[in-house]
Amino acid sequence: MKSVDEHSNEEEVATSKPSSMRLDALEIKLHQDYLLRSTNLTIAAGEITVIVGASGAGKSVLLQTLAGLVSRKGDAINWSGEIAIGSANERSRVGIVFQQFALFDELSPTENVQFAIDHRKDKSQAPSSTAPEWLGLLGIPSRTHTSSLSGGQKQRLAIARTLAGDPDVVLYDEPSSGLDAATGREVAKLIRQTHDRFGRTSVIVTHDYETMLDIADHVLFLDPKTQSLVNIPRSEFASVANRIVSVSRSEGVADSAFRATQSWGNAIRGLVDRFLIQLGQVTLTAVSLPWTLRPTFPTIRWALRFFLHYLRLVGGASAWAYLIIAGLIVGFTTTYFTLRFLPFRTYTQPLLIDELLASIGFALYRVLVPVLATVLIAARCGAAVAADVGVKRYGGSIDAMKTFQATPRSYLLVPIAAAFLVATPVLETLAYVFARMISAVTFSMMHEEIGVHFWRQHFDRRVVPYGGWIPVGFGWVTMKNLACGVASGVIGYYRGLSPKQSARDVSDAITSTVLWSTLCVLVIHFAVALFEFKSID
Ligand SMILES: Nc1ncnc2c1ncn2[C@@H]1O[C@H](COP(=O)(O)OP(=O)(O)OP(=O)(O)O)[C@@H](O)[C@H]1O
Repeated sequence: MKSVDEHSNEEEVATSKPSSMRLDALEIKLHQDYLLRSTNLTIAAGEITVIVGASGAGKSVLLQTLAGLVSRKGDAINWSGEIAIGSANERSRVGIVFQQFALFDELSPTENVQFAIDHRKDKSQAPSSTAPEWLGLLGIPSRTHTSSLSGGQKQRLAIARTLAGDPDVVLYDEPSSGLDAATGREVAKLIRQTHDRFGRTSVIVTHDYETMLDIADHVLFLDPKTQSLVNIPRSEFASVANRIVSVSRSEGVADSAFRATQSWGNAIRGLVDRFLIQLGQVTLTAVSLPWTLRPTFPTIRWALRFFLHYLRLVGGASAWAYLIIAGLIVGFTTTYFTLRFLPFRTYTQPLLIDELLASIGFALYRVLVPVLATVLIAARCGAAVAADVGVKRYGGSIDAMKTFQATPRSYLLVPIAAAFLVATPVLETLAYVFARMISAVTFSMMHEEIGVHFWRQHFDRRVVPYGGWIPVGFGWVTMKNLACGVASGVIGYYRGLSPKQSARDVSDAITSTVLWSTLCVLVIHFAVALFEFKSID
């Protein structure tokens, strides 16, 4: 396939008729401050509109609102009015090339584009190009890992991925930010070339007006004084530089919001509110899980891809090492210290040893290993999930998924819950197998004269009586494992998914996941124990 540069000299090969974007009474507020007052305008179909404005004017918020990524009533930002694309009865799609690219790092460059192709707007139509063709077209290496691509290559991949999703409108967020002047001009040229080749409606927000004005068909100035989008005619493009003055946004709002959190009463109320909201979210998720679990993946391949990613994260090699060591510690300590510190050992041991072994076997199987294993899984695996989802949230990949109509619940929460459902019982069983093994070894070393056969006969007596196969209480143990695993996954997911403004927010999400998920696991064990052991003599 020819590169975009070669195509630029040929006739246009736009695949479908471009759509305009209409803003009706669009109004955006940051707390009580207007970023944009009631705005009615149409963004021209098939042309490049550049929205310029000073740093802090609200360009990125506007772009995210146009992309459908901002809820109407958010904590800080809310908006009203309508954003319409094309004719009213058409299904429309907005693609966005994010400032930080928001690529899916765990996928290869080819898979990044394949994801977009598989989630393209109209799946009844054959895709215009294959993933390798897209990479060839934009000059992106296919064998380099996505996270190892250069800044320019990531930018190209982000553009290829957005276009491969077949959007009606392509939004570019500060495409030249962080690039030197020459590379910025190259990016601008690339946008113009891909725009001419694919004929979409393009909107670029930037404060780098010098680079982007060259490729603009229209320029809108986001005026922070009037909070409106002012159309700048071509003859006045040169005046843009004079209009851009840095915005110092209403400190009053930020300050009062900040001060509000400083009084103890408000801080405690805020904490309780947050706790209740999170509790509500977790409960709602648990109740709606069967509905969420319905398959929404376009192909089984993506369901498997995400499931395997989380299965590796939750049940990977380091988790095995953790659980094996935990099993060895708890198996050894319960066996050795119970027998070693028996009061009047010489007299009592011959009388009690068989009962003691049965109790150790029972306690390890029904309580000690399940509690220890699920607490460790909650801490290690919950934290791993919170980190994974948190980085996706902070890096913008979750927003990128949403632009392909891939909802985080289906693509992250379901695979996470499934991974915990599979991995928790396996890891807990692993810990139990090693606890059991070390108990046998410890007993044999302490009582060579009695032998391991005696140990086996009594250790399993309360767990698998009468030589049966299924342990008594298997249902309870499995239920506790599954409940603790899913709760840890859900907590990790929600903590990771909460808004992230900085890397510190990601680390806070990891810490709070460890706290909440271990606490939740202990509560589950306590609550289940009230019923589980009611009828045991
Ligand atoms: N999620 C958010 N929560 C609270 N405030 C926000 C949020 N996102 C943006 N803001 C605030 O909204 C204002 C506009 O931010 P925005 O990022 O849109 O500016 P911008 O014009 O894109 O600036 P720049 O060119 O520097 O990126 C800023 O004061 C910013 O602090």
